[in-house]
Amino acid sequence: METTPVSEDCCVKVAVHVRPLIVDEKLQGCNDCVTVSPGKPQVQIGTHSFTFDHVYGSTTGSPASSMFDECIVPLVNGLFQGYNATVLAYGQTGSGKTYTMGTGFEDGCHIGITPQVMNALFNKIDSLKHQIQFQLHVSFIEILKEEVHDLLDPTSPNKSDTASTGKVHVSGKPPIQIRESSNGVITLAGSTEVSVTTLKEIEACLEQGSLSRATGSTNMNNQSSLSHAIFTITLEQMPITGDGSTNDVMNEEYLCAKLHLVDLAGSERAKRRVHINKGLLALGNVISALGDEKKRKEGNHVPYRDSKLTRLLQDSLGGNSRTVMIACISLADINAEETLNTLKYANRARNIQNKPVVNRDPMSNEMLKMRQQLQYLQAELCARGGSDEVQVLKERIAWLEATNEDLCQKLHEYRKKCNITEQCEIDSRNFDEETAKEWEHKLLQNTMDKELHELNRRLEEKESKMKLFGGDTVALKQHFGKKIQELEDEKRAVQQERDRLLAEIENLSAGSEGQKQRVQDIHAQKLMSLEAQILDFKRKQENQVQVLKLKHKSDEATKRLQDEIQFIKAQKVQLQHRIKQEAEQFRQWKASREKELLQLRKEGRRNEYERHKLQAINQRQKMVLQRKTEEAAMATKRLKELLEARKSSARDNTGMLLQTNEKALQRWLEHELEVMVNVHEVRFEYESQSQVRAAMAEELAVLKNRFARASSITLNARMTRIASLENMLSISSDSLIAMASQLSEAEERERSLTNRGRWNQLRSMGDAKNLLQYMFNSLGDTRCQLWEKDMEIKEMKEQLKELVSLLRQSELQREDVENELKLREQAVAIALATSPNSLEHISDDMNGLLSPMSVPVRKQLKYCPGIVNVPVRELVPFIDQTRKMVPLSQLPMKKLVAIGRTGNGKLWRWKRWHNKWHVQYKWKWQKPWRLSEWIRHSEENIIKAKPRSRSFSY
Ligand SMILES: Nc1ncnc2c1ncn2[C@@H]1O[C@H](COP(=O)(O)OP(=O)(O)OP(=O)(O)O)[C@@H](O)[C@H]1O
Repeated sequence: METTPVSEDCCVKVAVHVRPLIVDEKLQGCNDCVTVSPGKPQVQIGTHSFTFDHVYGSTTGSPASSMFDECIVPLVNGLFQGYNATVLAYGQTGSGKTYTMGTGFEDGCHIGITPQVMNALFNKIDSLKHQIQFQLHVSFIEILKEEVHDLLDPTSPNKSDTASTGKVHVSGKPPIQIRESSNGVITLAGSTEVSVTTLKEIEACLEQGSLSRATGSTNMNNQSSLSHAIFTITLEQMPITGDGSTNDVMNEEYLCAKLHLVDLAGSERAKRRVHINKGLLALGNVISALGDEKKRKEGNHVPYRDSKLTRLLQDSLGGNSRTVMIACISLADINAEETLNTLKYANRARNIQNKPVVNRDPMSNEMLKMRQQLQYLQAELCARGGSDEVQVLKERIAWLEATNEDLCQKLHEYRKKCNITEQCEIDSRNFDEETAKEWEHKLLQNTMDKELHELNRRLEEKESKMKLFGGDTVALKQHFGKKIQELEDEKRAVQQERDRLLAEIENLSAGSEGQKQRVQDIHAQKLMSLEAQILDFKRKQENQVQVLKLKHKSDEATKRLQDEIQFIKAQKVQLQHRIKQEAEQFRQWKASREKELLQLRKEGRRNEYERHKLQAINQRQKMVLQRKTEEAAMATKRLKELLEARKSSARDNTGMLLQTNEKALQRWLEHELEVMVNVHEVRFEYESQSQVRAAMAEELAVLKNRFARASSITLNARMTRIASLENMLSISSDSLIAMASQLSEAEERERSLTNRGRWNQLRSMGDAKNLLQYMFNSLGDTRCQLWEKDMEIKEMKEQLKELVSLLRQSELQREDVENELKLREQAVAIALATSPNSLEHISDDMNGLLSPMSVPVRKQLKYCPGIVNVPVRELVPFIDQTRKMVPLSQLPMKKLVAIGRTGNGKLWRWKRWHNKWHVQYKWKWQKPWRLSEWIRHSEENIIKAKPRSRSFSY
């Protein structure tokens, strides 16, 4: 098989895939550290700016969905023309390589490049199967620690076995050998090549391989980030002749092309992981070596590890294939350094020139070349036709995405505001509730008062009516009865008078006519007046009867009125009861509310205290962070200066190096060492800043977590803390990005020095010897200083040990003394309660126990700073000269009783501290003991003191 080079070399295409912040990073409060220029394949990080072939992801980059069409489809099409192709995913761990490549293919998930490639391949094969016969093979290998493993090894346990046993897969096969043929071609001996005819079969291979990789990774501590995975698809094609057979004899247009889909190991700081990741180092070397192609052409020597593995990877990158590198990066500021490194590598990879070749029979070369040219021209034509429209659409998308981002930002701010307002509402809700309750109570009381007032008014009205009606109704009745009776009597008397007169008139017949007539007239007159009287009486009587009837009616009305009055009175009682009840309820509510308020006020005070405390913490942390950031900035600035000084001195002239003298070489060495130390310092600052940042982010996540909102911290305090943390995170973020930038520069410089040779400027053996002597001297000095420091540290450790043991002893002793004191106090209390005379026995038991003199003297520290070890003279103001040290056992019992508790309720006790005895006082209710007096003691006191009844054990 011959290969035909295409007319032009083509560079490795580099597409950057920006991964959005994942949940974990959001929880950590990460910020974006990368910006993508809208509509341009440009990426900015810190002060660095890079241009690539494509940039996908982020809000302003091209949508990731177009990556396949723009970058991979041309490679797939190239396969059918016989061009090898390679797609590499490069980037730090977790930056999305597996996601992008889709080599983590599981459960039929079709995200990523590999599944899409498989789909596109089979679609194309389907459309061409009547003209061309195809054969497809796949292999899937993993490169780990310079060993190549076969992920499609048929002897490995199947998926269900692995899942059920959970055991580490140990393949029956040894790792695959990397071989170099006599013509220098690197091959893998014995990797499994599976022949596939359907989409399902190829998918199964990908799934099996991914599963083997994942299983190994789970069982062997996340190896996926340490290993490269290469999924290779080999496409063989042979045209079908008119009679339906393949053109075997002529082999005219037999083509064979390979597509390597490479998911590289995590790129982070390859140097540090050299022992585990030589493969990546090799790749790094390949990239830098090939990336320095121009320099190589200019005559600079570009050494790189010429291992077979390097060559294998080099074949993928700088060989005869069309190569697309997807450089995966994370937006998160915590990954700034690695992101910058990835971008630098990726930028360098763009310089790699490949020579894609078609693997086919030379006979058909010319014909196909022409066909290809035609196709190319056609494609060109098509592309030109649509390019304006595409450009317009792209611009529109960019504009829409920018607008969207703007709106998202506004929404975020609005939500923030809403959050604050919501909290204010909650605060005022309590107040509102209270006011509403009081208002409701007042309203109810008012209504009930009005009701009562109305009842009273009605009652009064009824009662006054009642008065009107009734007065004394019985008396009235009697009065009328009597009146009627009197009228009756009078009527009767008048009737009797009339009867008597009538009788007299009849009797008059015996008398003279004249006399009779006169008497008759008189009697007639009398009779008339009597008749008139009788009539009058009758009328009066009738009137009286009428009045009596009325009276009866009024009695009924009175009765009704009385009932009404009773009813109103009952209502009034009920209402009064209700008013009382309601007032009592309100009073109780008010009391509990006041209690609550008191509590709240207490809490408020606590909150206020907490707020102050938090403010202080915030302030302090901010200051610490500021100091740390300033230190970091200083170190970073210094590093920058050093690196720049070196660059300019290197640029200035190499001539100066030629005339190097001893002093210049020494200065150079000092500078190199300073750079090294400075890099170390910046890295140290970077790592400690990262830790601080992580801790702050964690706290922020906890504070923002809605489940934690019911915590003891108040809303305001939480908001303040969140704001402060966000502020500090942003400061920290900027500082990290600045440091990452310089570290990346330093690393690059270091790599270039390693490649070019650090010692190239030593021109003679004399130079070397001089420099070696200088180095020997300065190393000697440094070692001596180190030895001195070591001694100092040792001595300080000894002192610390002594202090710790003393502390332990004194704590034990304190406990012991306290226990004994307690026992004594109990005994004294019991004795006092039973009989005062029994105190004497107790006094005997107290011998020496509480005496400070009975405790052995502690060893005096050699170097012990502080007040305790100052000369006694200086302690005079503290010492009560009048107080004499008397062993407690020699004190009379009455005094002894008074010892523990003074008359005014003060308590006191002995306390041994730093080889001195002290008296401590406190009020009975006070928590801590206060040291208020220093008591002197001397060796003689100790000797004089009685032996202790029991010894302390330390
Ligand atoms: N473009 C993306 N959009 C959304 N999520 C992504 C994207 N890229 C990666 N992720 C998510 O980020 C996480 C890490 O991605 P992935 O495992 O692909 O990283 P990696 O670079 O392959 O890591 P490693 O080197 O450890 O294998 C995964 O949870 C993945 O789903």
